[in-house]
Amino acid sequence: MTRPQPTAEAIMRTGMGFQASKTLLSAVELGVFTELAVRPAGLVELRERLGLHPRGARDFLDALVALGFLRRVDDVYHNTEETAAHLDRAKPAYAHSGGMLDMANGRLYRIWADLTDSLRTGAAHDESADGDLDTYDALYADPVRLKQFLASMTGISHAANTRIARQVPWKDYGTVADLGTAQGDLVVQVLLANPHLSGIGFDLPAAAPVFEEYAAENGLRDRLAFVGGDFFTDDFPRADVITFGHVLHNWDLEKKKLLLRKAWDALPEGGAVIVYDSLVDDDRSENAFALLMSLTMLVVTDGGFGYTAAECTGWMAEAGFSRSWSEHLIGPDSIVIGIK
Ligand SMILES: C[S@@+](CC[C@H](N)C(=O)[O-])C[C@H]1O[C@@H](n2cnc3c(N)ncnc32)[C@H](O)[C@@H]1O
Repeated sequence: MTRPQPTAEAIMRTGMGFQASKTLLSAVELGVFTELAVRPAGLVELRERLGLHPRGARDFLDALVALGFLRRVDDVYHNTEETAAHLDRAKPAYAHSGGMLDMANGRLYRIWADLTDSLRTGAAHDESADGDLDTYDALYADPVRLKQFLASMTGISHAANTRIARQVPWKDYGTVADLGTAQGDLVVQVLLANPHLSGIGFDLPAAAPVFEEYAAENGLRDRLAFVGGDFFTDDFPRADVITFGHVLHNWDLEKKKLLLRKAWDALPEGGAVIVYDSLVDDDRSENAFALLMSLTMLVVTDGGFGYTAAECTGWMAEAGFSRSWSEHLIGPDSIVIGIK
């Protein structure tokens, strides 16, 4: 199928898209939407409440109006319905949208500036680039970045997690272990929707306090436990279902296959491995989000890359899974399920 070619205008819009992106990210960082949720305001009052210099304030706020993220009525700025719901730090949904944008602003935006170099050298430009620590140890060395990163994972995964909690036939299983669980939103949503299940979140030990706080907030302390460890060197916890959410894309081919083999070893006969990621479409031409996510893996990890459902079912077959298939979840995300 031939698709319409981008017009000259569309080429420029994408080429200059970083301006709109950074304007929105700075607005979240400065708390524009949080302040306007407290009280709509005119230019002078809002500028003072946000601590902005007069030179850029008006253009900044009016750019947000022109981009559709604010409304201005009789010289008073207001949130839109959507920005009020998702980008006000006092609202629960902030964790799912604003949290991701905080991480994009604090981390990915700068790392992506070195994309050209990563394309030439194959080397990442994340926190591990200047030292001996690996990506996660370097990222988690700072407690503020640790919490921001783990919470942002909830942001990027929450919609898919709530789908998985309903789409998979959980009634057939009693236990689930989520490997690389971060804050634990996948296993939390699965347990909330399926009261007969108990679960384990497995991640590097540094993630424990953030996971445990989230499990407690969701009233799941009695059915959900954290296990700290390294999934490459430690045994996997035993469970009927083992899940990997946005984990396989972080690693090179050998490590992806190792994780699937270890899942097979830890599962009982009939148990299931569930992998989910933004899967690249089989023709590698449609799912731009997934392909861009794969480039994010280039700039933030040592060997990670995105993959297609066909590649993943092939690795599952190699690991010993007797059958496997993929299902679309929501937006760019799909799951691949393998049965032992
Ligand atoms: C990209 S995040 C995905 C988080 C979550 N599953 C989701 O979908 O939002 C990858 C997770 O794997 C964890 N991780 C990385 N290396 C690990 C290791 N060697 N052992 C255990 N967990 C690890 C990280 O701490 C992080 O929480």
